Amino acid sequence: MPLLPFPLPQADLLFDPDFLPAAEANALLAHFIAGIAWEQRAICMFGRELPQPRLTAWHGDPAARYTYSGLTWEPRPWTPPLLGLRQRLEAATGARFNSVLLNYYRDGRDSMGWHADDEPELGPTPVIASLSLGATRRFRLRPVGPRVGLAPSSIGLDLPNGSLLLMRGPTQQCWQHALPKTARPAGPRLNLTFRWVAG
Ligand SMILES: O=C(O)CCC(=O)C(=O)O
Ligand SMILES: [Fe+2]
Repeated sequence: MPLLPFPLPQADLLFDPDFLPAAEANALLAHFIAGIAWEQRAICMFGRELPQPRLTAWHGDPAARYTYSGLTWEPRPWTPPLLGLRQRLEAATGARFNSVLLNYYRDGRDSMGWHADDEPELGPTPVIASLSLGATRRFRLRPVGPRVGLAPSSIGLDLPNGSLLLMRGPTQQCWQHALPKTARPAGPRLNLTFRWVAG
């Protein structure tokens, strides 16, 4: 399927529920779970150091140093499968990417809290290509700032195996997103966000 617009005001979202065929997505899931040097980083919250509720890894060009939640990341080098995905995402989106953040949600207890990918090194209108592998989890978006009238507090979008969500334009300025925990049984899921980080 092609990337199609996902209607959301003051955002620029494109979605393809099956960017990768299921067999290829499954093979990449197994490859990355076994082959990536996963880390559980600490995050500073309310003045305390807590382990992040997921595993992470950062790969990219040497210049793509990145500060995220107060942590600086030195990229690990590209691997052939990551380079192959980068090339296909660049061809599909017309954007360029010099790095990728990998998140590994081991089960439904792993999660990511509300945030926008608005770090200065991403620039004012970043293009972020978010590829999901493995278990379907619900991604949520909520507007930054006060809620208008009866507008829902957040909207949900299920991200299945092999799906691609492209976030562009004002999305990071006007919306936050999260990957909440779920009480339903959930198998492992990986999310790869390809980004351009200014050196
Ligand atoms: O896991 C996801 O779908 C979202 C990941 C995310 O928001 C991020 O890496 O910044
Ligand atoms: Fe994000």
